[in-house]
Amino acid sequence: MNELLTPAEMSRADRLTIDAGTPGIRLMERAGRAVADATAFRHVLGTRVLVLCGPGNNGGDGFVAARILAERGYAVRLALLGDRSRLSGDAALAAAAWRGATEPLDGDGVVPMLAQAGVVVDALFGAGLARTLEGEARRVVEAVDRSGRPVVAVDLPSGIDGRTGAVCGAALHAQTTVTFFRRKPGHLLMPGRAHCGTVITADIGIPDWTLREIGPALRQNCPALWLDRLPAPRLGDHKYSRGHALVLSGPALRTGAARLSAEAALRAGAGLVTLVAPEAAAAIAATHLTAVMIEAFADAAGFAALLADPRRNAVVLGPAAGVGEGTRALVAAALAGRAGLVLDADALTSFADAPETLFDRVRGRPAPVILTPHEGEFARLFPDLAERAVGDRPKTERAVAAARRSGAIVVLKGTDTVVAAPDGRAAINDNAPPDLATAGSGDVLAGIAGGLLARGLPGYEAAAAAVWLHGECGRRAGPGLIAEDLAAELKPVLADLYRRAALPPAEPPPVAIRQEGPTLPPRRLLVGSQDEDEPGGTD
Ligand SMILES: NC(=O)C1=CN([C@@H]2O[C@H](COP(=O)(O)OP(=O)(O)OC[C@H]3O[C@@H](n4cnc5c(N)ncnc54)[C@H](O)[C@@H]3O)[C@@H](O)[C@H]2O)[C@@H](O)CC1
Ligand SMILES: [K+]
Repeated sequence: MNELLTPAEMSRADRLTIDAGTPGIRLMERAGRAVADATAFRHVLGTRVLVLCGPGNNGGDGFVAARILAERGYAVRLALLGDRSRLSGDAALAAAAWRGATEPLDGDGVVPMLAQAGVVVDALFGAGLARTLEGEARRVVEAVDRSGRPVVAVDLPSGIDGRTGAVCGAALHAQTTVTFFRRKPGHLLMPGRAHCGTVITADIGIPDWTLREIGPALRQNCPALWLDRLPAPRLGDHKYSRGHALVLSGPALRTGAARLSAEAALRAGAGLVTLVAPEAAAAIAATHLTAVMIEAFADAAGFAALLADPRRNAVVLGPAAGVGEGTRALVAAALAGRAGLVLDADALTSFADAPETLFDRVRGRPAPVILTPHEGEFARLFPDLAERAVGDRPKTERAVAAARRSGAIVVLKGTDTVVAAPDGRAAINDNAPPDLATAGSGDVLAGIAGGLLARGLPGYEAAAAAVWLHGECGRRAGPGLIAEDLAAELKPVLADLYRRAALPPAEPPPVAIRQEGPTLPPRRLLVGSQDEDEPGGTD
């Protein structure tokens, strides 16, 4: 269920289902019913409903939802953008089955309609949004947003690009978004995610086999992607069998970042963690660390000697390491060895002038390398793929292009962190609370990734698991958290995961609608029922 479908892939899923014998109007009927259910769940009978329909099939879903809500006794007003005679296909069938008035929709006329409405169903544009909103369409969207009325969005909040999450000129903010079959990248990527509210994914009868035909590359980051690679500690394990991570410390007054990483690596399950530090820094770190060991080195050759033991199978470099030739030499020494690497912060910025010299050493290396840049560091290594350089190219594509170029797993951090592999796999993370935007948070993430590499996870799985665990730790630590709080939260988070992994696979839920997000209590949504009447029935 963690596949994400671009609008083009979703349209293919629709087409495959229709070609296999399910009429399009039946899919639309179920889609509209799911929207009606979600609206009725939140808004009691007596609430005045304003349904705003666009010229395509998103509008068709709106006509169905309007009809079903009216049948249930809601006072429903419906307004259509554009000429009714230009509706075609399933949308025309759905419109023909709507018995109420169809009012014209424009930026001025919608204002008094909004004043009377208790809830707005946004069926203006969904997967078919093809260009920047202008003219009346834009004025309507802006008027709805200004009104502050609660919005139930059909498929996507109008104005959000389902592939990229971008705002196309203007976009609504929904309280609830009802999408179909699988979520779209635009529900998870920013700023789209901030426009969606609670996302409900409704089953409209598209079979799972369509996914095999489509082969979507994008996933939501969740334990199903990597949990089988992260087994609970077993009887007979000893500390050496759980791996040994090394974490490079910065100079004497900058040891904190590496200490955060080292403790996180240990909590993530590495059997041993050693902080490796210049002499003066080692003495300072020693006053803070207990379970984490410490070793000092004098220069790059001394550092390389510390890596020679093959049991030292993971290295974290970068947090507060310092930018320049010294760090470059240490990174080169680590890349020459056989351990898995996490390169973060200063280890990335140190290669800003010559990123190819880094990538040349990464490509073809048998052990994994994980790069963990935020957008600023990413722009230094991949200036042509930076956010401001690429127009509407989504974060997922930028991260995959960077992974292919560098040969590394790329963790492009942010509210919507993307983990990408050189083979094209990519996952979008959506469990990180904004509280994680705090000093040292990235050091903890790098440490978790290093700890998981030490445990033997492959690079992509280690990176994706680290990002998800980091997010969960942030959620548990809650508002007011500081980076020091995070690693200890790995204990309950891992305990939950191991418990979950030990359980037999869950039965499918008894309802046909799944919801993501915090606001609605589970299980009370109405089921997309089997007795759809099909207006203008084509079968
Ligand atoms: N059989 C299907 O394909 C199904 C489709 N479904 C619904 O259909 C939607 C997709 O339908 P469509 O492909 O018709 O696309 P939409 O209905 O999202 O939008 C397409 C229409 O909007 C116009 N348009 C696009 N961008 C515009 C802009 N910036 N300004 C003004 N007009 C613009 C296009 O010219 C076209 O008329 C989904 O989001 C979903 O809600 C669901 O009913 C499930 C089944
Ligand atoms: K919409």
